[in-house]
Amino acid sequence: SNQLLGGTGKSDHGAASSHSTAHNSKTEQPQRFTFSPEPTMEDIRRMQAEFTDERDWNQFHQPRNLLLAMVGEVGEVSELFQWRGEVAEGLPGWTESEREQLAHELSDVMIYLVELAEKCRVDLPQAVLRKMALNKLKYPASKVHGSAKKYTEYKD
Ligand SMILES: Nc1ccn([C@H]2C[C@H](O)[C@@H](COP(=O)(O)OP(=O)(O)OP(=O)(O)O)O2)c(=O)n1
Repeated sequence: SNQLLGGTGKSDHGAASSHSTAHNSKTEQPQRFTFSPEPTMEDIRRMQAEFTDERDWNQFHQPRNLLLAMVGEVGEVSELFQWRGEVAEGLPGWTESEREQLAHELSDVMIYLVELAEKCRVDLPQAVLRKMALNKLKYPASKVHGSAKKYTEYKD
């Protein structure tokens, strides 16, 4: 678990402060990475709703269109990884410009996902909690530790 690693007490919100050293020089442990607490999913929903309202774009933002837009943005994320071979955690060797492009494309996916959930009346943060509870039931840590088999392959 990521939370057990590091131990510097410092967190990395992905800002430029961690540019050249993705590892602590003494321990070679991966540096702890966490998100900023804000904006929340509800903040993102509200900001995108304002963006859409101000442009009179709700007429285009039906669920199906938002889904297609989101999948298109997933494709743009894929383009950044295409033909590179395997990419290690932390994206060693990627330029700042490539990292910023990735941040943009992942954000586009997130923005459309949040608006899609809103337009489908899915309370996304609560739905994530419910789904993660189900995942824990389906994949008890004691049973599946270190194995990536799908749940249908376990015969306790
Ligand atoms: N009808 C639209 C068009 C755009 N956006 C917002 C949500 C996305 O965050 C971003 C998507 O903009 P683009 O369609 O211009 O896509 P890109 O920013 O990826 O540009 P490009 O396709 O040129 O890479 O803008 C939106 O909400 N509704």
